[in-house]
Amino acid sequence: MQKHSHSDKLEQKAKREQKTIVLKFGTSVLTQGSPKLNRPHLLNIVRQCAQLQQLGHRVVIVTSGAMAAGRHYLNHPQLPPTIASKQLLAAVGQSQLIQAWEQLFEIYDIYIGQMLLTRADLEDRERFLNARDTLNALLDNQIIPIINENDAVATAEIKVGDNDNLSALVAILANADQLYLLTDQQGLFDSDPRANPAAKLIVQVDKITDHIRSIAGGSVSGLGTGGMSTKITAADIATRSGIETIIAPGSQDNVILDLVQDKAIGTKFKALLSPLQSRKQWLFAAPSAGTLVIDQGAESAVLEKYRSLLPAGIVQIEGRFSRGEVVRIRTQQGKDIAIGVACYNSDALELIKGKKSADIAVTLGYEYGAVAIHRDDMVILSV
Ligand SMILES: Nc1ncnc2c1ncn2[C@@H]1O[C@H](COP(=O)(O)OP(=O)(O)O)[C@@H](O)[C@H]1O
Ligand SMILES: N[C@@H](CCC(=O)OP(=O)(O)O)C(=O)O
Repeated sequence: MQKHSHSDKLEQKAKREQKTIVLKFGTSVLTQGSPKLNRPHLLNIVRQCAQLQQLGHRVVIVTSGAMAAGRHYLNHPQLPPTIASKQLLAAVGQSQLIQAWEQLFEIYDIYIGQMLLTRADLEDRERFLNARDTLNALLDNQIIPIINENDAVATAEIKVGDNDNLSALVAILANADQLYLLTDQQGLFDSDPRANPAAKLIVQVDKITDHIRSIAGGSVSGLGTGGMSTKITAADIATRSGIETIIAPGSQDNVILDLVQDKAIGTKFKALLSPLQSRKQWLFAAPSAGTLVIDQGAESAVLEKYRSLLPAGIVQIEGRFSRGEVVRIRTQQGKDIAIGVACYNSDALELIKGKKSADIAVTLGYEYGAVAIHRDDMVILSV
């Protein structure tokens, strides 16, 4: 249906050289099984992340541990077993947690940026784009995003609920190549190794079957949320989006540096399709909410140079749509050449069409960046 263009190949090549990696650290790793954050181990992780950045990779951290840190900081208070108590611990602990990351990254002259997300931020298309813009702005400036669920305010309805699933959604947000779920076990075993010392490590999972789901149990340490079971759901979400996922031992020496060199550690879940295929699948499945008619210059920028579509090249807007909805890109001869996600709603595009990107902010009084449709959110239709 769609052609595999030269630009697709260029994009894939660039991706291989510079990976975007989401690293998820469970409470079990960050505390090393103790009741408090283990700063020497955090430093170990930070050293490896600094090295990944030196190698040109884009690093995103999803960190658990806020509740454990809060409980320790408040000296293990007796609290009623309510959601409000957990939120209290998270509110206190998150500040402890982020301070620890900040101080340790400072040793390597690396800035960090905190992002606290909920399911609502990731499911709504507009909020998704806003969160993605922030994440990309941090990464473009070599600032490491440190992400956790916004436990202090999130209610059950809008929560992801566990950081394994959160990290899979973050990996999609970051358009990541790989997701590492770092935990207190070597990987996924054929039964819980805490209960069965003879359990065997599964080195690779090509497809997540009901059998795989059935061998993944919960967390018994009292530290983690979800155990292996949520890691399997996370791997399922990520691999369906073209993101290879590895469950690996977060306390093993140099584990992160070894994983990035593709050493065989832990349990690898192969991506079911390429990120590009996944994006195409998603865009083709989404209903089209409108059409942008573009001029000749924009047509050649989109088709031949695989550039983003700028407002300057838009001559007409058809339909009413919100930021984040999928629209068609049409030539003045009436030919649909691409589809993509609109960065601005139709009313805003009506005002900025034909204008230079530098004029967006003055025209609208705000801006969501220079482009009308980003190339990462666009697929070319076969012509
Ligand atoms: N099949 C399995 N293989 C490995 N670990 C398992 C399995 N089933 C259950 N587990 C449990 O999952 C735990 C890891 O999950 P969890 O405690 O939530 O850690 P984290 O804080 O890293 O998310 C392990 O300590 C282990 O007891
Ligand atoms: N958001 C929570 C962690 C939730 C969670 O999934 O924990 P874990 O299973 O240790 O990764 C916190 O910061 O305490």
